[in-house]
Order: sequence, then structure tokens, then C-alpha cells
Amino acid sequence: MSESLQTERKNATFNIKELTDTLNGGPEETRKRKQIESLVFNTPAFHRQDRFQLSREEIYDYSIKVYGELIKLCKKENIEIRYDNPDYVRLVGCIPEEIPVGLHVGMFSSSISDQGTEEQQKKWIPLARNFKIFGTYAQTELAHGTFVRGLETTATYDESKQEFILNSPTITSTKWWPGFLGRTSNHAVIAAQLYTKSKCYGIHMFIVQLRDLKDHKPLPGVTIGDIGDKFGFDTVDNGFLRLDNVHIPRENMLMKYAKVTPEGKYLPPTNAKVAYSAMTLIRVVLVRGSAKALASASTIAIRYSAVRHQTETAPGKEPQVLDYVTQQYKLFPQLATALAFGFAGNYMIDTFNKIHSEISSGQLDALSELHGISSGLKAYTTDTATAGIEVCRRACGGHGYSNACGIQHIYANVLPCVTLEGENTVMYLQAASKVISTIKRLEQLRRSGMDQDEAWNTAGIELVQAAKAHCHYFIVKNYLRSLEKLNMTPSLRKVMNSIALLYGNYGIDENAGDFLESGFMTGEQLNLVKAKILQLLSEVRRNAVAVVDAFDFDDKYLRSILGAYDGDVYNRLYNWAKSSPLNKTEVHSSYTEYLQQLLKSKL
Ligand SMILES: CC/C=C\C/C=C\C/C=C\C/C=C\CC/C=C/C(=O)SCCNC(=O)CCNC(=O)[C@H](O)C(C)(C)COP(=O)(O)OP(=O)(O)OC[C@H]1O[C@@H](n2cnc3c(N)ncnc32)[C@H](O)[C@@H]1OP(=O)(O)O
Ligand SMILES: Cc1cc2nc3c(=O)[nH]c(=O)nc-3n(C[C@H](O)[C@H](O)[C@H](O)COP(=O)(O)OP(=O)(O)OC[C@H]3O[C@@H](n4cnc5c(N)ncnc54)[C@H](O)[C@@H]3O)c2cc1C
Repeated sequence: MSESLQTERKNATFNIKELTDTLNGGPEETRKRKQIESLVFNTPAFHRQDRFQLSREEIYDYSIKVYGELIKLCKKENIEIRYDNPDYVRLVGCIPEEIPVGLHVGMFSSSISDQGTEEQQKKWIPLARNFKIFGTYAQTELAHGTFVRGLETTATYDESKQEFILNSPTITSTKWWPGFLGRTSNHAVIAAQLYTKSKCYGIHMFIVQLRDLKDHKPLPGVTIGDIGDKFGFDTVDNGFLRLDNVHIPRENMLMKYAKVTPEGKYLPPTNAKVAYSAMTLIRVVLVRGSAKALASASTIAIRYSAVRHQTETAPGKEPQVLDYVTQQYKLFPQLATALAFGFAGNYMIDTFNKIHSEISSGQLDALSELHGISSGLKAYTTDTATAGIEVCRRACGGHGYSNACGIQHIYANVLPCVTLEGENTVMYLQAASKVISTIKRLEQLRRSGMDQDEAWNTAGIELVQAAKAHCHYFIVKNYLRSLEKLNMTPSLRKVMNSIALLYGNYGIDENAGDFLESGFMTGEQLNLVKAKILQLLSEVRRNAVAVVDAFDFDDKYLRSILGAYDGDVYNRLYNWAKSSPLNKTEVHSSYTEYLQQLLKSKL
């Protein structure tokens, strides 16, 4: 155990277990979480040591093995695989890989349970829940992702056969990006333009079987594969799919809201956007995912910064890099942001569950509000977390560039989330419409003679800025309100208040221009904010390691040599390097192949 970390933990002014329990929702929740997590951490299949030295195909193969192990574990422990089962969420939450079950449960199954009729749910949910089929959610196409109404895949109703015929009419209509589509899934919920009696009724969802359940071969009319290597999400076979006159029964259209009768008559839903429910769920999940990712990166960087000593500030005195104010200014706001986003994630999950149950009983009034806030917070938290994770990685200096750091794997898993589930710019624009000052701007542009679309586009930059400000304001307010409601000992509350104040003041300092421009603050007041930040950094310094310890991330989850709990960085780093495949022979074969000839040549 690193002496520096031991000292940090001894100097803490609060009880670490109390903070862990507070963040988990109480000691019983902590006990349940640790009990569930031990199932994963005690199963070697979930922790390949050479995971980051595998080829793309080996990594995919490993992810499928993990998929199978997870399902076996859930069956053995009688843990129902549902996104609304807390034990399942705890279990899958401690597996750092993005694994196939995410799409199968989080989008394929949830689409059917949210938008399928009772009969459809009775047929498909048991098949999905018992993994008799593997599903994904195929909406995005080669040429359209954001513009859902512009998707080109068609589902044309043939009343003589009471079937829908699905087609990819153009190259641009090829489904492109859906996760675990390329090699894994044998079914998909497919978004397609619905045609009946030669009229188009827009995007609806259809269950389509893609592969034979006996030999997994693509069915007739189905062309399917992986879209190739990409940045991050390397466990995921994001795929492409073309459909050529694929026939499905009428009953495969998800018809809880919109319907097509056997005679081909279209019965519209009360709100067409209920078809988009699966996206909203994942956006809500991504808010809490962002918090956890940033908390993981903060844990690694802060522990390492407590272990790392660098540069003499006095003869013979080489301080911990965590003692440099610049290092504190890099890392402590990330720690504060991770906590703030965690409370925002809890709010989002609670709000989603409340509105989701209303929607399930047919009350759709709050659908638009849920869409607005989930879109805005998804964009804001994934943007901010991605940037913050990179700040943490850079704060680790040279070793931050080694895969032994562990932060780059977190980054590679989070970065796609600024695009998937709704490109962030477009998502901000779904919350901006609620911000008064922006609407005044839009009215001004309209009065100048612009039409709505032109005015909206012209005001786009301000709309996004307004949405970011709105989300930031919401997160600060929710953070402070959440702390007020929590029971904490005075010593813990003091620490948590300092961190919350740091988050608020840091946000003002980072956006000082807006506060000046809007007249909310003067230059002098902003200087007071900067002074307050320095004071708060000093207050947080003493407890920073103890706060990240309270996140209670197992070393097997963090997968970081720099951020391991015991801080034994240098021995581990050296042994990790020696185990690199490139070092398995004293002399690499490239010597005899190439270098030796060079040495002998007369060049
Ligand atoms: C940080 C994470 C940590 C670790 C990472 C580890 C793992 C990752 C974890 C999970 C990820 C796993 C799987 C994810 C896989 C990804 C899946 C996908 O990406 S699925 C595809 C996602 N695609 C989109 O999101 C498309 C984005 N576009 C849209 O949503 C809409 O088209 C848009 C909102 C842009 C509106 O389109 P537009 O054509 O402009 O207008 P339209 O007429 O369609 O709608 C306007 C009208 O409808 C309302 N509305 C729109 N969407 C919704 C909705 N979802 N719910 C409710 N209402 C909606 C909108 O407000 C407007 O209403 P008004 O007319 O203003 O009243
Ligand atoms: C790792 C990963 C996994 C994915 N998994 C799935 C999946 O499982 N299922 C699925 O269906 N899809 C999936 N997707 C696709 C994803 O949902 C889309 O990529 C995403 O919705 C963005 O759409 P796009 O790619 O068309 O981007 P575009 O919309 O083309 O974005 C390009 C640029 O145009 C801008 N832009 C676009 N429209 C507007 C507008 N109206 N106003 C202002 N600016 C605009 C954007 O801000 C962006 O800067 C995945 C994507 C990734 C990267």
C-alpha cells in the first residue's frame, strides 16, 4: 500500500463508509450492491487480463462470451434481466464493457414492452427475457440518423396476405450503426415508413427476424454484416442491414398505439412520438452513465496524483502533484461534476419511471417534457463528462498515455455517447425551445421577415447555448436540493457543501462571459468567485482521495494500474509492461527479418 495514500486516508475529516452509503441510498443499498458485484468480481470470465491486447475479432468473441456468462449468472442467481430490476442494473453496471445485452434489454425488449399490445408482449417478451432470441434496435440508416422522419426503409401492407413487406429501396436506406446487429442479433425492432392503401403514415416500429434460429444464417432477403473498425465500443458489432422484400405478419407491427387493421385501415396514435420511447430511456440511462464514467476517471487521476511526487519545491522536498493548485483546478471540479451528475441521474431515473408509468396507462401529457429534459441532460452530461475524462487523463502526465492508465477505455466508451441516442447539438435544441430569452430572439427574427425554419436555424447557436445554460442551471439546483434532503453528519455535510460550492463557482468562472454579458455579475463579483474557488480547492484537497474512495469502485471495474486502491503504481506498471506480448521474446523476429540485413548491408 502506498504510504501517500495511507496518509491521505488517515487525514480524511469524514467517514468514507457514510458517504458511500449516502451515494448508494443507504447502508442496505450498499450491502446489496456489493453482494451483487461480488458475483461478477468473483467470476474470472468477466476479467480477462489481456483484454486490451486482443484483436477486434477476439474482443468481439470475448464480449459474446461475457454476454453468455452474464445470462448464465442471472439465471443461476435468479436475477430477472430487466432494466427496471435494481439487482440487474447493479450487476450489469459493474461490467465495464458495452455488451450485447444492453441493446437487447434496453432497446429491443423495452420497445416491445412499451409499444407492443398485450398479445405482442405475451408472445415476444418471454422469448426475449429467456434469450430464445437476441434483438437490437435498428433505426439509423446510412444517410439518416437525426432526421427520423427522413428514414427511407419501407414497410408496405399487403392486405391480401395480411403481411408487411419490408424493403431498403436505396443504398442510403441501408440500416447502419445499430449495435450488435452485424453478427449477434437474430431479430430487430426496425423503424420504417409505414404504407397502407398506397398512403404513407410515417415512422413506425416492426419486429423483424433477421437470422435463422437453427444456424444463425441470414434469412432470405436479408443482407447483414459488421460496419468495420471504429473508435471505441470495440466489443460492439455495429452493423449494416439491407432488406429485400422481407415479409412479416401484420402482428409484427408494434400496435399498442398506432394500428393497421387486417383490412389495411390505419388507426393513428394519440401521440405519434410515443414511438420514440426507447430512445428516451437510453438518454436517461446515459445521464447516470456519464456521472459514473467521470467518477471513475476522477478516482484514477486523484489517486495517482496523490501517489505521484514531482519537482522540488524546496531542497529535498518533492510534493505530491495533488498539492499543486493547477492540478487541483483540473481534477476537483471533475470530482464535483461527477457528484452533481450522479444526483441529476437519480432525478432523471425517478422522473422517467414516474412519467413512464403514466405513459403506460395512456396519459401522454408529460411525454414532451420528458423528451425535452432527457434530451438536454443527455447532451450536457455526455459532452461535459467526455471533456472532463480527458482532463483527468492528461492530468496523469506520461503514464496517462499508457493503456495501464485505464482512463482511455472509459473515454472510448463514453465518447460515442455524444452522438448515439441523438447527436448532442440536436438534443440541446430539444430543451432550448423552453428558454424565454431564446424565444424572444426567435420572435425578433420572425418580425424581421424570416420564416420559422430560417429563424430557428439562424438562432441555432444561441439556442444551443441557451439549452446548455438551462441544463447547467438545472443540475446546480438539483445538486443543492438533493444535498439538502440527505441526512448527513456535520463532518460529511461540510465536505459535500464545499464540493457543491466548488461546482457552482467553477460553473460561473467557466462561463464568466455569459454572466457579464447578461449583467448578472460584475467583473468585481467574478473576481470574488475566483478567490472563492481557490479557497474551496484548498478545502477539498484534504478529503479528495477519501471522496473518490467513497465511490467504492472495485479495482476489477476500474482496470487501472495508476488508480488501483493500494497505489502500488510503479511495481505494477513495470510488471504490466514486461507482460506485454511485444516482450514475449528476448529479440523480436523483426530483427532477423529486417534489421540484421540493414546492419550487414553496404548502405
Ligand atoms: C456516458 C455513458 C457511459 C458509458 C457508456 C457505456 C455504454 C453506453 C450505454 C448505453 C448505450 C447502449 C446503446 C445505445 C445504442 C444507440 C442507439 C441509438 O443511437 S438509437 C437511434 C437514436 N437516434 C436518435 O436519437 C435520433 C435523433 N432524432 C430525434 O430524436 C428526432 O428526430 C428529433 C428529436 C430530432 C425531432 O425530429 P424532427 O424531424 O425535427 O421533428 P419530429 O416531427 O420528428 O418531432 C418534433 C416533435 O416531436 C417531439 N419529439 C421528438 N422526439 C421525441 C421523443 N423521443 N419523445 C417525445 N417527443 C419527441 C418534439 O419535441 C417535437 O414536439 P413539438 O412538435 O415541438 O411539440
Ligand atoms: C457507437 C454508436 C452506436 C450506435 N448505435 C445505434 C443503434 O443501436 N441503433 C440505431 O438506430 N442507431 C445507432 N447509432 C446511430 C446514432 O443514433 C446516430 O449516429 C445519431 O443519431 C446521429 O445521427 P447522424 O449520424 O445522422 O448524425 P447527423 O445528424 O448527420 O450529424 C452530423 C452533423 O449535423 C448536425 N445536425 C444534424 N441535424 C441538425 C439539425 N436539425 N440542426 C442542427 N444541426 C444538425 C449535427 O449536429 C452534427 O454536427 C449509433 C451510433 C454510434 C456512433
